[in-house]
Amino acid sequence: MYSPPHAADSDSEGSLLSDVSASPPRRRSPPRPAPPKHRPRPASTLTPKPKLKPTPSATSASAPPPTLRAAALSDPHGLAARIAPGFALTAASSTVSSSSFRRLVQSRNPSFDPATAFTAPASAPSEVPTAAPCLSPAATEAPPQARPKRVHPNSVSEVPAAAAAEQPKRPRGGSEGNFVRLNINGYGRRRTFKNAQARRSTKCRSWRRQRAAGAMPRAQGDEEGDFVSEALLEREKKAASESVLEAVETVREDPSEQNLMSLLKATYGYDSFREGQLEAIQNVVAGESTMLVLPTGAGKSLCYQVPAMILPGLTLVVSPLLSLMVDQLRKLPAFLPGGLLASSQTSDEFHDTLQRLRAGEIKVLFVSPERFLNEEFLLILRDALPISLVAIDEAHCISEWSYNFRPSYLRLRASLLWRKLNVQCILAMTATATTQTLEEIMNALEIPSGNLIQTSQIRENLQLSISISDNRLKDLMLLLKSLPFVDMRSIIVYCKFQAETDFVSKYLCDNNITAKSYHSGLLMKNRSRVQELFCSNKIRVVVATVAFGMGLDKSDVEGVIHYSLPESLEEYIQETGRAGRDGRLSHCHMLLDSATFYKIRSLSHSDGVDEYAMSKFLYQIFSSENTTGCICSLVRELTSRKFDIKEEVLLTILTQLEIGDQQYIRLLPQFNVTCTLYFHKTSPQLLADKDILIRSVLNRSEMKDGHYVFDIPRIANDLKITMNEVFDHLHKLKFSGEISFELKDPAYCYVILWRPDNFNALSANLTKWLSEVESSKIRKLDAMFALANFAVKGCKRTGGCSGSQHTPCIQKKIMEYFSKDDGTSENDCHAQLQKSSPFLQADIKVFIQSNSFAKFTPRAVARIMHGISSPAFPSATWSKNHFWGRYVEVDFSLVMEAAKAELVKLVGKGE
Ligand SMILES: Nc1ncnc2c1ncn2[C@@H]1O[C@H](COP(=O)(O)OP(=O)(O)OP(=O)(O)O)[C@@H](O)[C@H]1O
Repeated sequence: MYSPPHAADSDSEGSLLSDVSASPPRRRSPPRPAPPKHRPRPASTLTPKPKLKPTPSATSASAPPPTLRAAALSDPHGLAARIAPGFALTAASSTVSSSSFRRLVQSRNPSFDPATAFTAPASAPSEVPTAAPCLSPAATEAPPQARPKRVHPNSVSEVPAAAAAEQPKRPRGGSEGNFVRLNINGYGRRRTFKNAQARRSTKCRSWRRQRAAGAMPRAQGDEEGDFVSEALLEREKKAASESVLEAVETVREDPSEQNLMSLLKATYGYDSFREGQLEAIQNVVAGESTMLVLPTGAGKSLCYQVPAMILPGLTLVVSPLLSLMVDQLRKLPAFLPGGLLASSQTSDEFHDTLQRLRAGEIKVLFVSPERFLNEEFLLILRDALPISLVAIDEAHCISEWSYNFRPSYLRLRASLLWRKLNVQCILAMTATATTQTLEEIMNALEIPSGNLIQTSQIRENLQLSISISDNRLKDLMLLLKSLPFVDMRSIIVYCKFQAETDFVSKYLCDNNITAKSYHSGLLMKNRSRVQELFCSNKIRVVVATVAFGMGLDKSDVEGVIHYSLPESLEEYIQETGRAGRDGRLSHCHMLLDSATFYKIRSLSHSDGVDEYAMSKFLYQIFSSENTTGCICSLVRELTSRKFDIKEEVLLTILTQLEIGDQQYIRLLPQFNVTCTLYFHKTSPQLLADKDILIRSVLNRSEMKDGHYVFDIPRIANDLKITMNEVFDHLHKLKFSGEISFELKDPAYCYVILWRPDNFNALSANLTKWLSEVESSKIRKLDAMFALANFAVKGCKRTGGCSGSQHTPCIQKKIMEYFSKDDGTSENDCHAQLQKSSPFLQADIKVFIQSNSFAKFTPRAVARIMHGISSPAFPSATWSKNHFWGRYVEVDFSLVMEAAKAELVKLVGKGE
């Protein structure tokens, strides 16, 4: 039987890039107040906040030393080598170039004496080392491979190997799904045919698909099943591409509405722009940075694709999810060659994309926000092509007040984009942002307040209903077997937890409803398979977490059912936004139960940090052995357990230290920092005589099972080189057969630029900020619950609401929510939580005494009482405890207070 899931099981974060970012209604749903049209916000609502002012030392420290920079510019291949050393070594000599490495070390250390260099303890380098590479562990360890054959720019091979290998085959003759869209672009890998018949039939299929999608004009008299000659096809293609070129040229000369419409027709076959598109495109083409808020499925992608055709330089698209990038790359029109750079790519793929970028063969480049950590990557980008446009998809991730905040997005500030990349224009896009979130995005990206294009965030073709459920499984079954859902071909059921999706889909299958589960815990290939089956209408129901959503562009999803309460109205809008993208009336139902609300509310406390833990963490970051300017590292898992702070939260804190008012650190890409070295040909001592790096390693290593284990940053600091240069050299030794090595311990790496004068004040500020972020998350959940509660209990069922159907009142509440400053309002959720329990204090006492071996903090005790897993107190161990999750319905802060009182008493007694 299904048991209640725990925090680690939730997909709310797992779905995000660790691995993944319409048409108008035909029939109107019940009447609702008219949505506001493009509504540039008055400047007063978007008061700019003080901008980041890095200290002079910070600025200079973050720039690479001139020598390396010059070398990088004059030797692009060398630069690439530092980005993707595994690949670069294919071209490198396989002999060990110890002398060139020695020269490199000596150039960085003029006083370097190889004979004595490693006898004394390392002193801090006088210069900040250059940025380390963006190098995935896979890339560092991968042996060089033959260059892959060139394939079409937007073909699937452009995506990371893991994803590419697992891309689904395109369904033939499926309905309009993203895979069909892919085919209309003619971007598939070139295929060889065994016979002419096969070739002809494939051509016909492809032709029909293109025609069906309106990408090409239909030939006169051509009926379904007609033979289409290759010559005709070629002529049509040529004519189409000539008309596109012509249309682009005309728009370049005069980007008038009429010319842009002709371009739209010639390129996409669409007859008109949708609301907000034309204005956004004209803004961008005129070089005006723009904030674009359009509903889900409204066609935001078009607003960067059209400018990408017109503008001379590169369009960079920043996207939070790998799967979203892959989908968007595949959907690019044929005349827009695209590429993708993600950390999970092999070095071959990475290098190939860079080559194409340098050769000017890429017009649209998709990148993850994490890429912007890498200074060398930024240099390559800046030098490859002028960047005409940076489009930031799901831009709400920039704001910590959004429902889906991502620390890596925090770095995407105008300061970085304008000044480091000479970007000419920024387009920020989202479907869901409150006023406060918008204000923050626009401030961060320096978008003028007049350049906000915003249409209603409400989709009018969605029928919204909610019902209370005491038995969600039974009610879900009933729902799926009754009208309107029983007649639907495509339905998504959203659950909060991964385990829940598996359990629910199995239950549905057992009851003769074909369903599959989808969540980020599944292998990529299984996820792709489920998506493919769903998009080709081979399965009717997908039971998914939030991981199945953003960017999913299947036009004929007719129903969305929320089995669990969404965490915010933004999430509700995103998820219901998967339905009715073809403009037809579609139905979205929510099953409401308060137990789920309490569970999710508890989990909202899993990111909080106590000031005590924060200050200990800060002392570790700036510990005395971490000298200013040196490369420092924090092994992620160890640090997370040590301070009982989740890894994402550690990264958030580090990012704040980098981008806050004072820049304390510069973050480097994440590396595996512990290296175990095995010697094969020459003895360690003999090799050390010839090789500076090996000598340093021998001085710095611990011996474990006869092998040398060392810390990469420490060696880099000793030699005053970058970690990437250490990896490069190790690779050279490896390819010469001298050594092999293994890497482990993924770590956050950084360089200290400025030590805090007042640790207490800094830790108090950071704790306060995190607690505000936590409260904002809870307020969002409360607002969602209050809305659902109002619909089922408070709504008088007038003005169009009836039975469980509440479209008008839900839409009204959504509009109110998005017009409020922080999107939330006072509601009675807090009042619904139990004030306390007579047994709470006594239970906490028993719990602490019976687990006296553990070092508890009040927060740790409260988490256990709320059933929240944390790094130091994981559910795997603690969920067996009698008290696990027992006080879910008592406000978290009350439980924490009670735990604090009990711990203080124990300390007083000296226990
Ligand atoms: N002017 C237009 N006319 C007709 N169809 C359009 C137009 N613009 C975009 N579309 C289609 O609308 C669909 C949705 O577009 P897109 O994926 O860009 O939406 P989106 O706004 O990014 O949605 P989401 O936020 O949900 O990801 C696509 O299939 C696209 O081809």
